[in-house]
Amino acid sequence: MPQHNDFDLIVIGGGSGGLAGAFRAAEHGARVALLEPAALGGTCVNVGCVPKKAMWLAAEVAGKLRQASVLGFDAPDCALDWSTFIGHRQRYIEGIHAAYRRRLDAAGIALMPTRGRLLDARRVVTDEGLVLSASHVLLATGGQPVRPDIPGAELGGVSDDFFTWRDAPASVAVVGGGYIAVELAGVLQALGSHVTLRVRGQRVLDGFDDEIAAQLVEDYRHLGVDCRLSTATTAIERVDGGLRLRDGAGEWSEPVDRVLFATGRRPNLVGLGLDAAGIALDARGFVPVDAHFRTAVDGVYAVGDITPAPALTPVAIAAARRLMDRVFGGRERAPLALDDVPTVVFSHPPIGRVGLSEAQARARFGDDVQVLRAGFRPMLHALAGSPQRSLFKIVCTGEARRVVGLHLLGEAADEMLQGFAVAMRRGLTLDDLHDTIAIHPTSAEEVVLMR
Ligand SMILES: Cc1cc2nc3c(=O)[nH]c(=O)nc-3n(C[C@H](O)[C@H](O)[C@H](O)COP(=O)(O)OP(=O)(O)OC[C@H]3O[C@@H](n4cnc5c(N)ncnc54)[C@H](O)[C@@H]3O)c2cc1C
Ligand SMILES: NC(=O)c1ccc[n+]([C@@H]2O[C@H](COP(=O)([O-])OP(=O)(O)OC[C@H]3O[C@@H](n4cnc5c(N)ncnc54)[C@H](O)[C@@H]3O)[C@@H](O)[C@H]2O)c1
Repeated sequence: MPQHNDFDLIVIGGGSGGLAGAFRAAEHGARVALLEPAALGGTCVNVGCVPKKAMWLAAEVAGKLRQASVLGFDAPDCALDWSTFIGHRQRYIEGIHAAYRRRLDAAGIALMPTRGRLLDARRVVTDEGLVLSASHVLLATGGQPVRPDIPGAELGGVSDDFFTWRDAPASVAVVGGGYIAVELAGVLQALGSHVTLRVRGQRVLDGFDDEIAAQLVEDYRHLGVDCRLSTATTAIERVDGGLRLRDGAGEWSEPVDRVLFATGRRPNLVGLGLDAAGIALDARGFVPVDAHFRTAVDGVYAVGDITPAPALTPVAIAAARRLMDRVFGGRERAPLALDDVPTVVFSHPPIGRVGLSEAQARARFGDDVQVLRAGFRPMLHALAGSPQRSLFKIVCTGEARRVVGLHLLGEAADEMLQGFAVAMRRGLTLDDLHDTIAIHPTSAEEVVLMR
């Protein structure tokens, strides 16, 4: 087999984590090979954060247009021309691809459009049979959506399919209750579909604050989403008029035009040669790593959605950069703090969350927990007579009333959260918030005015 031994680092996977690791290692002078058989940017750029956010923005515009006519604007009832919008969306994504290619060239990183498989801890073979060797290997192969194992599952699509859709179906059943289910249900409803959200459990967004999750369901119902909680989906079949879904009690739904599964994701590890390198998976099927994202095998590292860390792009990027600073930059950096990762659900309205939910705080600190909440109608919704409500919550603990959780459901929560997340990392207390002068009239002022 042909051999190529000129690299310090081989990166397998050119998504969020792999690209960040390759660029940072090259900045430190490492000779880097990056293997990516598909589009640069991985899930986030091609079938995740970026096209999702574009659709969310379109949905926000649709919501504003609806409010505009209520408020007295001569705004006609206009539907989105998906082809035009998708043209803009994909052009934006192509711009990101081009920027990555330019940066890879400039950094002298060898991009190989192929899959990689570990032969051992130092050698990787490509689909074409070229063997590469390096003293370090970074695994960053991400994940893919899973369909549940039920009869008729092949009749439904997954999030990757959603990004190929060219119109809004008249009716759609979204199965799942996590980030993707909630986000895509909101987008489709705003863009004109009649959406049924079928959630197996009693609530949406496990791990988020209970009251915030309940308020979102209420807001979604006002928008017209038919939220069915405690509704398992056990089969799908094609009938006259579309697809129907069976629940746990054996009842069939009314037919819908399309079904979208948002029932979780699984790491891309098949055919990666982990056995050959001596890497075993954990009980949930992830690659186990230590606090510095080192696997059990010296010189082999893993970041992103193949690890148990939160499956978020900034987490994959931060992990990869820190790792490369240690390995090639000689910089001893503290482990990545994964307790207070800020995150936003791009629902309508969005949810921002950093730190512990009320239930998590009570489980950790017992009675020593204080909760403040503000429920209100944002001004634009009040003016337009819309019943949509915002809910903000602060969770604090201890004599100093340190803020350990901040939960924002409402307009602009997505843009509000980042600054508060910085303050929380610096030990924000309730007194700090109360000492800060409010910005009036905004929704954000509710955070410093909460008593
Ligand atoms: C619909 C959706 C919306 C999302 N929205 C957000 C959001 O708003 N904010 C957020 O922070 N996160 C979001 N995420 C999560 C985010 O996209 C992921 O956490 C992130 O992309 C993970 O990065 P990664 O580097 O682990 O993997 P990926 O970005 O998935 O990249 C992995 C790459 O590895 C390649 N690959 C696989 N096997 C091989 C192999 N054997 N050899 C070579 N290459 C290989 C793949 O082709 C892929 O390009 C979203 C995800 C989805 C699905
Ligand atoms: N805004 C963001 O940052 C963002 C957006 C999308 C995704 N993500 C990341 O991607 C990850 C994956 O998202 P996801 O929504 O696919 O997964 P998830 O784990 O968040 O949610 C999966 C949902 O599917 C349900 N489910 C699983 N099997 C089912 C079945 N057989 N029938 C019915 N329901 C079933 C689960 O109960 C859960 O509600 C997220 O956890 C998140 O880390 C982030």
